[in-house]
Amino acid sequence: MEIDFNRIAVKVGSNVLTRRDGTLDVTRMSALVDQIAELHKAGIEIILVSSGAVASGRSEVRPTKKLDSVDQRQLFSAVGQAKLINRYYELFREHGIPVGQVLTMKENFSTRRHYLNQKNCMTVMLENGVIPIVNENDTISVSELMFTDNDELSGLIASMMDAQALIILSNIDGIYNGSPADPNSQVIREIEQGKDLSSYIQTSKSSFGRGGMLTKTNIARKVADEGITVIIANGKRDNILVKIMKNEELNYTRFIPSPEPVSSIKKWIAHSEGFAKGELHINHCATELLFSDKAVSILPVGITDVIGEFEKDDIVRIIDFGGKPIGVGKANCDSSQARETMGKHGKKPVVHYDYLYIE
Ligand SMILES: Nc1ncnc2c1ncn2[C@@H]1O[C@H](COP(=O)(O)OP(=O)(O)O)[C@@H](O)[C@H]1O
Ligand SMILES: N[C@@H](CCC(=O)OP(=O)(O)O)C(=O)O
Repeated sequence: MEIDFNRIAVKVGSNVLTRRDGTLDVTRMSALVDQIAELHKAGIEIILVSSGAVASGRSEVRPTKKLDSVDQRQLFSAVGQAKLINRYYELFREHGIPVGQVLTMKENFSTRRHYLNQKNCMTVMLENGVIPIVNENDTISVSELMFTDNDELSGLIASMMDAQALIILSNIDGIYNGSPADPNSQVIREIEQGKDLSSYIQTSKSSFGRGGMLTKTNIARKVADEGITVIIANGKRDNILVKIMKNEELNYTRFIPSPEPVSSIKKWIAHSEGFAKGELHINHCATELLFSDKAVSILPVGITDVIGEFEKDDIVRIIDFGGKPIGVGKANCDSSQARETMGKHGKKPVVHYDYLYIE
């Protein structure tokens, strides 16, 4: 087998794992497990991010009264996750491979400490030959606490675990340069950095999916910018994972990764925008410097405004002179100290370069 990667994250979408009637497609699961087992035996460390809890629970219970969408999700995921992980456990056991369940939620990525605890948990699993099977803890993460979908979660996991590749399996061959229903549309095979795909993506999503192709694309770009190869491929195609790893000629979309590796802490910061407690507005000169090749920190002299209340080490959003968010960073002081020194020369950085991620 031609292997370029030692560690990969594989995300399996709800639609890959469920039949049209919403029941769990055990034949498909089994085929995917066989492929993952083959890669595992070839020495590749794999983290599996699997959807399917809600979809597989839906067919198991008949609610006695009409439930709202939150109750439905909680009920179906509680029942469905047990069924899902049980199936995986049995299927991997046939290959002699132990698996472990990791249920997580957005909040668990918000502090560096929680982040590192999770990372440690999965690292120790991989070191012991255990395949982590990750899903969102749908029973308690509701509304604004939720990930957009498991694509977002898989991006965070791939980044956190320093995976070399993230393979997102959906029910479609890749990103088409038009409507996937149009016979003239073709799968875009490679996507370079900075390419705008918005005109290609339809807002439709598959029947059991949550986010759609737009979130998949946004996450894929962000992760690829961190130096991780991202592939969007069809999980319903035979032996797809093994074929991708063998570099076989296939229809799928590959996001070309940035050649410059991003440090572990910067990766965490890059995905932390949603937890930002405040904003640092910077002037024209500071904006230009941030986009130059130089490694620059955010100094008080370049700051024109400090919005919100934050503590030292909180995440803050960086806003350019035109009001556009351009990145995120970890604050080196609290908001009142930042206000005190704002506009002054010769003061310590408010965000040090090592803790700054510019998009
Ligand atoms: N340009 C495009 N290329 C491919 N798929 C697209 C495009 N625009 C919209 N889609 C839709 O995105 C869907 C996949 O996203 P999603 O429903 O979130 O899947 P999953 O559940 O696997 O995460 C496809 O089934 C397709 O209907
Ligand atoms: N955590 C949910 C996943 C929902 C979801 O986002 O699915 P997907 O559209 O496949 O990324 C479940 O297991 O049902």
